[in-house]
Formats: sequence, C-alpha cells, structure tokens
Amino acid sequence: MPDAKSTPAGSPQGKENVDRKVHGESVGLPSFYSPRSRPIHEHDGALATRLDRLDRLDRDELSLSSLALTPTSTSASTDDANPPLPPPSLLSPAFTPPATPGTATPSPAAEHQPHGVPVDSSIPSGGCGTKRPRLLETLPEVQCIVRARIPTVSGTEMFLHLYTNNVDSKEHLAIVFGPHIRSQSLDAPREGETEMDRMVRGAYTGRLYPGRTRSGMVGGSSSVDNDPEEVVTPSGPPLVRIHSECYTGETAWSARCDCGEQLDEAARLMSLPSAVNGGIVIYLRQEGRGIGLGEKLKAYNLQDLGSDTVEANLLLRHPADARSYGLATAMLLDLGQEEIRLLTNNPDKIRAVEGPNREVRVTERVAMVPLSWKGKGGFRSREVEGYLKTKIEKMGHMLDMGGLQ
Ligand SMILES: Nc1nc2c(ncn2[C@@H]2O[C@H](COP(=O)(O)OP(=O)(O)OP(=O)(O)O)[C@@H](O)[C@H]2O)c(=O)[nH]1
Repeated sequence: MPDAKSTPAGSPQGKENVDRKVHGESVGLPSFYSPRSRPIHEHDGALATRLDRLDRLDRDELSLSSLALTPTSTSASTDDANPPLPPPSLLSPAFTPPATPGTATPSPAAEHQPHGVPVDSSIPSGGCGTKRPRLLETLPEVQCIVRARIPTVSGTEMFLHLYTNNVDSKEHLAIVFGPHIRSQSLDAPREGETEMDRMVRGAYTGRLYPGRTRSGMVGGSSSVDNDPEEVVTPSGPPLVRIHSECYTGETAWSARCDCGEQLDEAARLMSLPSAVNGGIVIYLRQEGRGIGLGEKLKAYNLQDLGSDTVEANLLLRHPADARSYGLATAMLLDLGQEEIRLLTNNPDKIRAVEGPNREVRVTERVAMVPLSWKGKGGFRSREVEGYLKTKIEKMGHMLDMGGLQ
C-alpha cells in the first residue's frame, strides 16, 4: 500500500484508493493510512463468506434480546385526524419492579463521583441479570489505525482511536481519557515506516509540537520516561462506557432517547479530576441497536403509530436488540484493559462485553441515571419516558422506575 510520502491524501490516486480493497480488507481507508503491522485476513476469499455469515448472525445468534414478544399496541382504533391526548405520564407505580442494587438515584453527595455496585457475572446473584447472550466463540481481530489528541470544549483532552477489524468495514472508535491508556496495535512498529509516519498515525509519546522529529517510541513499546504526564500508575480499573451510535440522539437533538445525554455524561465522569484510572468510551457503529438509521426511522414512525420501541423493531422483522459487543471486548483488550467498571443499566451488555471466555471482567456496574431524574438538568419528554419504560419492563434494564414521574 502506498504510504504518506508516495500518495498524498488529496491526490487523485489517494481519492481513488479510498474505496479500494486493501490487502483483502474492505476497509475503505484513504491511502495515507499506514500499513497494518500484520495482515488480519489470511484468505481474502473467505472474507465475503464470513461477512455474509456474520450479517446473518447479527440478526439471530448475536441478538441479545430476541424477546418473543407479540406486538400488541399497533391496532389502536383511534381516528388518525383526532389522536388521543397522551396521558400526563405513561407510567404507573404498579410497574415498579423490586429494588435492584445500583438502580436508585444517587444521593446528592454522590453526584460528582460515579459510584458503582460490584458485579460478578459468574454467579446468578452477581447483579447481571439471568439471561445469557449468545456470543461468537472467538473474538474479532481489531487494529487501531490512527490516534489523535482532541482538546474538548470542556477543557479536558482525550485521544480518539480509530479501529478497523476483520468482521465489518466500519470505523469503530475508542475515546480514551488518560494518557496512560495505550493501544498495543497502534504502538506496534509497522514495516518500513519512518518516525514521521509514526507520529502522523499517533504512535508517539507525550505531545506533538512543531518541529518534533522523534516519536519517543523505542522498539515498539512506548518510552514514557520523557513525559511525566504518562507515568500514571492506575489504582484500579478504568470507567468504561460501551456506546452504540445514535445519529438522532447525538446529532439531531432527538428527545426520543437519552443517547446524547448518556454520551455527554460518560465523558464528564471520565474527565473528573478524581477519574485517575482513566476512562474509555467504546463507540460502536451499530446505529439503532444494530438495525441501521433507515430502519430506526421506520421504527420511530411505528412508535408514533402506537408501538413501543421493542414492538416496532419486531414489526419490522428485526430482533429487539440486534447488537453485539465482541468488537468492544477486543478493543478493550487492545487498550490493555482486562478489568473495567462499566457504565450501563443493561445487564446483557455486561455479559456480552466480557467475551466468550470472560476475556474482560466487569468488576463494577455504574448506573446511568437520566439527569432529569436526579434534578440535574437533562430533559423530559413523553417519548423518552416510553423509551425508558420499555427498557425497564421488556429489556430488563436495571433502573428504578420511580424516577419516571
Ligand atoms: N431500534 C431502535 N433503536 C433505538 C431507539 N432509540 C435509540 N436506539 C438506539 O439504541 C442505542 C443506544 O442504546 P444504549 O444507549 O447503548 O443503551 P442500552 O444498551 O440499551 O443500555 P445502557 O448502557 O444502559 O444505556 C443506539 O444505537 C440508538 O440508536 C429506538 O427507538 N429503536
């Protein structure tokens, strides 16, 4: 593959390379990406078959919550021109499930500190629900292709890591808070690369500055002794959020879900001075719980016609949740994390991210309580109440329904 020197990003050849298969991978990456340190695919021919199989698996075997629910509420006989006024709240205390550890709204004293509850998925009473998601036997292979420092509007800096993998052609991301968390696949030397190549793909220690000529990496491992900032000895696992892409909630200001708020809150918690063990948001491109944006928009129309979020998916012949988390597990391992504190209310996610052989262990679950339930801003809407209610009632989310008024 041509490197940065021979094929500039803006050149016609660079553009042409964007959609070209490289080493058998449909990575769709521009030509200025550095070569992989090792080929992920040994046999190009097997890839299409594998992707096809995984595509099908996504809908069956990888489905975390293929609930056998029969859609019920789509047959509303109301006149389209005169829809009934929504009730003040969709929720009744009668639905409140028994208290589950970690579901309560945290006390004001705890508001600046993400407090979690210990979990252990290996025992039934471990706080991870009872369902066992079906997982692939082996984890996907991932490689961090490039990393860059991102100063954020809150003043905190983070490092954005872009990954490719051997199961799909999407660019999954890890948003890393804490300079001590490093990607092994990024730091590994690549054949024929120069020091400038290494710095351009983000495999350097410390900070870049105009005129810098050395990456600060020796023999594939980071020599962090030249940057005291990176000499951090974590005293425990980092805080991790596994976030699934949500264009509507993160970009289009949707009040149908709390995805945008959750992403912001995860970043805020990971930026706290007390977050000395660092934090990672694994940002997976599985829009709409894996069904894609187009199908999610259809689901929204079905929701406006009376279905809840699960029923709408089923009516469209999708599983209630078509996501998988093997890529997240593999990315966490690449970032050197075998134990994590996970920000979630979703018990399926805990088990799934641990991997088929518990390659990663979730030691603690930190609840994601909507900000408005805590009286800390956020927003309320009829739609988000329905969304959260369905998560609690049908998808086993560990949230205290009492937060819904
Ligand atoms: N199909 C479908 N997907 C939705 C809907 N609303 C949000 N989503 C998607 O749901 C995903 C967000 O789920 P998460 O925030 O990871 O929530 P979760 O796994 O259910 O649980 P938490 O970790 O507790 O937040 C994103 O991919 C959204 O695009 C909906 O109405 N229908």
